[in-house]
This record gives sequence, C-alpha cells and structure tokens, in this order.
Amino acid sequence: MSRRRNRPLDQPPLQPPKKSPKTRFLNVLANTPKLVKLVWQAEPGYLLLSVIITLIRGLIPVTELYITKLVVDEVVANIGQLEAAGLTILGLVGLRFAISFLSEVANQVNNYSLQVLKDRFSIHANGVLIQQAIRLDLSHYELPEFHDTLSRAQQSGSDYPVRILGTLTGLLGQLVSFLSSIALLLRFSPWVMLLLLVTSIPALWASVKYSGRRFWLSRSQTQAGRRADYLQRVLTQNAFAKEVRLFRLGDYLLQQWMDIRRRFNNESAFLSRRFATVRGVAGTVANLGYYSAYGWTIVRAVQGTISIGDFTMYSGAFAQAQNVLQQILQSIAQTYEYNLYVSQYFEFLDLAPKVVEPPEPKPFPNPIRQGLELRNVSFTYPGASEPTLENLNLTVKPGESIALVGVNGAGKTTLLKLVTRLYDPSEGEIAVDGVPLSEIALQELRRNIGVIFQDFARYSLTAQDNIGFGDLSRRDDLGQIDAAAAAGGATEVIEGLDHGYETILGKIFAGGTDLSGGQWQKIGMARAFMSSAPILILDEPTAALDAIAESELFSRFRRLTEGRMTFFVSHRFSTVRMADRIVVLENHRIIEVGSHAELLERRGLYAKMFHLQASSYLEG
Ligand SMILES: Nc1ncnc2c1ncn2[C@@H]1O[C@H](COP(=O)(O)OP(=O)(O)OP(=O)(O)O)[C@@H](O)[C@H]1O
Repeated sequence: MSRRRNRPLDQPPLQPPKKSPKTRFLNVLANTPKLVKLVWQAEPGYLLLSVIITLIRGLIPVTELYITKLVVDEVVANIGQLEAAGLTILGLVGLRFAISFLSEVANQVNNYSLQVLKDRFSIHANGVLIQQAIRLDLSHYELPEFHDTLSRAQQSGSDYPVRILGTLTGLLGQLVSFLSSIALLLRFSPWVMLLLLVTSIPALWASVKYSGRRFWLSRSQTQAGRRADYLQRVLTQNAFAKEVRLFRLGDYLLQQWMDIRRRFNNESAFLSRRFATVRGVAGTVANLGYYSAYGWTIVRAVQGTISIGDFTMYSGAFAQAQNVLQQILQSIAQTYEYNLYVSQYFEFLDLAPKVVEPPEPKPFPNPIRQGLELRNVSFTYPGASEPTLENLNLTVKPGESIALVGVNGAGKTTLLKLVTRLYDPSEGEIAVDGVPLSEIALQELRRNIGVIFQDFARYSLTAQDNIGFGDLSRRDDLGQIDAAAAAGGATEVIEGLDHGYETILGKIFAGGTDLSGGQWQKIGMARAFMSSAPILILDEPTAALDAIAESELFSRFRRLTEGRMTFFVSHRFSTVRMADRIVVLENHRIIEVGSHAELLERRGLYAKMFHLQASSYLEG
C-alpha cells in the first residue's frame, strides 16, 4: 500500500464544519474521484461493463417513446384501412418488442455485474482497511477516538462505496435519458424545460439537507453506538457469562442497551418528522411543474398545432423528463450522503502510525556485544498529563537477566513496551550496541525479541498456532514447537489435549478445549520461547503458575535464558530472585539497581517489599 500523508488522530468533528453550504457540498463530492479510483483498482472490467450497460439503458426510454409516436400517427392516419398500414404497424410493434427485450437483458446483466462488483469490491475495501489497521500502532488502539474512527470506517467502507458507484452509474444513465428527452422536448418548447427544472429544485434542496442531517446525527451517535455494541457483547459473550449471571447484571445492562437504541430511534424519528413537511411541499411544487406542462400540451393538441402522435410523445416525454429529473436530483443527494459516509473510510486510511520505519534501516547487532542502553528515557502516554517514566538510565549487558520490580502502576510494563517499540520514548533514546532502536527496521527488531506480556493473547486456534505464532517461519516445525512447549512448561498441557497440537483451544469453536489460567500462561510462555531471539521479555511470567510450576521454571531458568538478555517483571520475590540484577521503579524513576543480596543489604524499597512478602508467608 502506498504511503499516506501524515495525519495525527485528532478528535473527529461531530458537527458539520463551518463553511458555506456550497463549499461544503463540493468538498463532500470531492471524495468521488478517489473512490472511483479505488473501485477501478479493484475491478476495472466490471466497472466498465456497468458503465456501458447504463449508457445503453439510458437511450432506451426515448427510443420507445419515439416508436410509440410513430405507431399512434400511423394508426390515426390509417383508421379503417388495416391493409395499407398493417405491415408498417406490425414492424414498429416488433421493433418496440425487440427494444423491450434488449432493455430486459440489459437490466439483468446490469444487476449481475453490480452484484459481482459489490461483492468483489467489498473484499478489496475491507482488505485495505484491515491492512491499515495492522499498520497503525498500539498508541492508536488505546485512544477511544481511534475506535470511533475505526468503527465508522468499518460501517462506511464495505457498503457505501458500492452504493455510490451504483448511484453514479445510475446517474450516468439518468443523464443520458434526460438529455435525450430534452432533445425531444426542445422541439416543443424550451420554456417548458425551464419550468420542469425550476420546480424540481426545492426537492433537491430538501433531499441534500435531510441526507446531511442524517449523516451528522449518525456520526454524533458513534460513541454511544459503540457502547451499545459493547453492552451487547458483554451480555452475549463467554468471557462475561459467569459474572453476568452471578452478579445478576443481565436486566440492568440490557436496560442500558435498550435506552441507547431507543434514544437513537427517537432521534431518527424526530428528524424524519421535521423533514416530512418540507419534503412534501417540495414534491408538490415539482408536481405543479409537471401538470402545467401537461396542460400546455393538451391545449396545443386541441388547437391542432401538434399531431396526436406528438401529443402522446410529448406528454410521455414530460412525464419521463420529470421523473428522470427527480431521479437525477435524488442521485445527487444520495451521492452527497454516501460521500459523507465514505469520507469516514478515507479518514481512517489517512491516519499514520507514530512509530515509523527508519528511512535507512541499520541491521540489528548480531551478536550483541556491548548491550542495551537506556539514555535519559522519559515517556508520557498520549493524552496523559504526567510522565509514566522519567529520565531512566540503565545499561544491560548481553546475556544478563534483569527483573523489574515496583508497585502496581510503577511503569514496568510501559518500559517493556518501549524496548519492543510498541511506543517510542517521548525523550531520550534506547540503543543496542549504540544503534538506536528507531534506526532498526521494525520487523527485524521484533524478530530479535521473544516476548510474553501480562495480558498475552489467547487465540481460539490450534495449540500449534498458539505456540508457533512466536516464530511464524517455524510454525510447522514440530520439533521446535515441542522444545518451546518444554521450555514454557507446557508439555503436560499438550499431552492432556485430545488431539495434541491439533486441538483448538478456547470454547468459541466446535471441538475447542478451554484451559485454566495457569495452563494458558504456560502456552503463552512457550510462545515466547519459540524464537531464539537474543532478547527475551517475560511480563509476569509466573503470575498464574502454581508453586510447583514456578519452582520448575526456576530450575530451568538459567538454561533457558543462557546467553540471552532477559527482562522480566514479577511481583513474586521467589521469581525475582532468579535475575542477575533487579531494577526497582518508583515515582516514574529507577530508584535502586543491584543483585538480590545487594538490595537487601541496602535496606531500601526492595528490602522492605521483600520482607513484607516473606513475613506474610512465615507468619502464623
Ligand atoms: N495506554 C495507556 N494510556 C495511558 N496511561 C497508561 C496506559 N497504560 C498504562 N498507563 C498508566 O501508566 C502507568 C504505568 O502502567 P504500567 O502498566 O506500566 O505499570 P506496571 O508497573 O506494569 O503495573 P502492574 O504492576 O500493575 O502491572 C499507570 O499509572 C497506568 O495508569
């Protein structure tokens, strides 16, 4: 995908921008070329087919009217002399039938090509959207505004582009049809055309206005809509099912869901009511235009200035021109409305990641010789008023294991997010052997880090995927997967599964087997050990493990981390002791660094926390 213009995620507007209506209208339509390009990239053949058929269909009504005129004139001129006119009339009726047949074929081919176009484009548009969602970084996912934008893009992206396309090709056909009717009607009177045009304008205005209001209403409902969707998930998904029942949350949350949905319905009904009168009046004005023109043709036919065939043709052409004009105006209003929605799709595609690839990437040092260095690293979460980390300095040698210790919220996980470049420091720099992490290609950096986070993912896929995802290039290497399972302490878990590595984990899919929290953690650990990356990150690796599993990990730890720089976070001091050095974080800063023995001797925060935990085990 091409690189896009940088646009940070701002609070998206909930009100129409303050511009003149004309500028706003044109701005909105400006998405159309972008969109046609997107569809053209996806399906040029079907797009072309659709356009050609539409053009043909546009010419059919006028041709039919003209033949009808010829038939009527022929009939009127030959009343009582069937032999004289029979053949000509038969030929004309045959021609009319052939055109109807052609029209039917064109309709069906058009339906088919639009359906195929819609299905194929929907995959393309969603593919582009997902590609963009993968490209964007973690910081986006942690902002509510991002989820609003994503949700709007998902709603708008798969459906509206094809709707616009349908409307646009329809518009093309309507224009052809309209122009050909005009060609007929100009012979009658240009003033009539003007009358039809002017009396149709209020209807266009009302439609555009109503479409715009509906769009801004739906946009202002995004966050509440997401809340309703969320409540629906809470009420229907496995992860919440236990608590919803035990805490009897069902009716309470359902009521909240109902309130939101009912409010939406009321707002929509209110808008519809407000516009009903306006649209009714506009429609009546348009009808007045038509009936005035119709009356005029009757007068001229009675005066004898036009033939009966002409009268049939003109009155048909008025009806058609009026009808097509309404359709054209309706299509313009619709294009406007759909463009508003599609702009939300492009709004999402225009977002740019904050963690960016270096223009000229440097290789990851292999092997690491000097180590990893934090130089005056500070970090503030987007939107936060206080820094989470402030002026950290630390050098970690290759092969060294570091335990991060601190109270809840001290910033341990945040530091690991910086090392993996899920975020970049707000100030300072992290470097491996002097090469800043920001100068190494993201893929390469991440290939060189094995990781399990505290909130690791539980994929409802096979056990093999759950472990193999740690190094996708070796997902099929069962030997490696076995070794990783052993390293993570997951061998027994796998042996207990009905179909071994083929077993689907979780309860979402048929045949799936759910695991206990500790068993999942062992699988997650195995995933981290799948790669032989020189840096290993284990965030709370033993939180869900029983005492035996923890002690087994302890005994394997040296061997597993030998030669690898390891960072781990733990609140269990039995785990923390495994580290070569312990780094203690408090109030955004590193306050102590040293081995277990050194820190005990220092009698600082570490010693205090350690004794507190130890005494709670020994007491009683
Ligand atoms: N995405 C985020 N946006 C804003 N603030 C965040 C975000 N994630 C964490 N924080 C804040 O940063 C601080 C540090 O969080 P972090 O998860 O790094 O702590 P931790 O030391 O790992 O805590 P714990 O021991 O509870 O796991 C907390 O105050 C938290 O509220």
